Amino acid sequence: MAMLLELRDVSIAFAGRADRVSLVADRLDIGLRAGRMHCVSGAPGAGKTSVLRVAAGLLRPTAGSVSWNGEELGTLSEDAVSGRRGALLGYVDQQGALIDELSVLENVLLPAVPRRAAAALGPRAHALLGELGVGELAALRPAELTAAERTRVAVARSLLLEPPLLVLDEPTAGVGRADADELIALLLRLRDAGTSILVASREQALIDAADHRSTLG
Ligand SMILES: Nc1ncnc2c1ncn2[C@@H]1O[C@H](COP(=O)(O)OP(=O)(O)OP(=O)(O)O)[C@@H](O)[C@H]1O
Repeated sequence: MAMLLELRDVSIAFAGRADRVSLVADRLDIGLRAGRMHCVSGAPGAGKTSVLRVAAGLLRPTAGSVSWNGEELGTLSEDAVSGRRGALLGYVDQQGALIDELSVLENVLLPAVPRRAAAALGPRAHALLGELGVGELAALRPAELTAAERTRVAVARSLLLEPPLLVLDEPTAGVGRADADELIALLLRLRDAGTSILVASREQALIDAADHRSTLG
């Protein structure tokens, strides 16, 4: 069976200052099956976010290929990649990227808006917030939440449309020890329930908890 996500021989280079090229990933291979967690680690600036963006089809690699369910993204149009991305993955970026003007519940329902499914998915959004331990925060604004709570809300939002793959960029950054441990336990529960997880992190407990790992730099 094809891998849910596969990066093969992926290199990512950016044009740097003074005509220098910086290589942030060098012939990287990642293969992710259902119910597995892969952690990408590395020092600040090593290229973790860039690898996640390439895996999520948001950035084309300089060399190598990315496939989703055996389908190589390089053979698809941008529109086709966008369409498949919506069904394949939920992306939780570094700051959680919640919209301040909306309530927590409205933020969680955002992925349903283009599908005109927000009303129908209201009960699921409430249930997800409850499962993630932030059910009582539904009516608050993101600014009223702690960093760990914002991450939980962003995870709830990424799970709304039941994607098989969750991509998270440093979910425990800026979060205290106890909250970080709870977030890691939460990710392990999601993985054990069958969700595949690609996570960037420098948190040793999360690196250790992953089934597979890549270190950049
Ligand atoms: N679009 C871009 N154009 C040019 N350089 C970029 C671009 N995106 C990232 N970079 C550079 O690539 C390097 C890796 O950045 P990236 O954000 O992927 O690293 P990171 O490991 O996620 O960092 P952090 O731990 O600080 O979040 C950095 O030097 C960054 O400045």
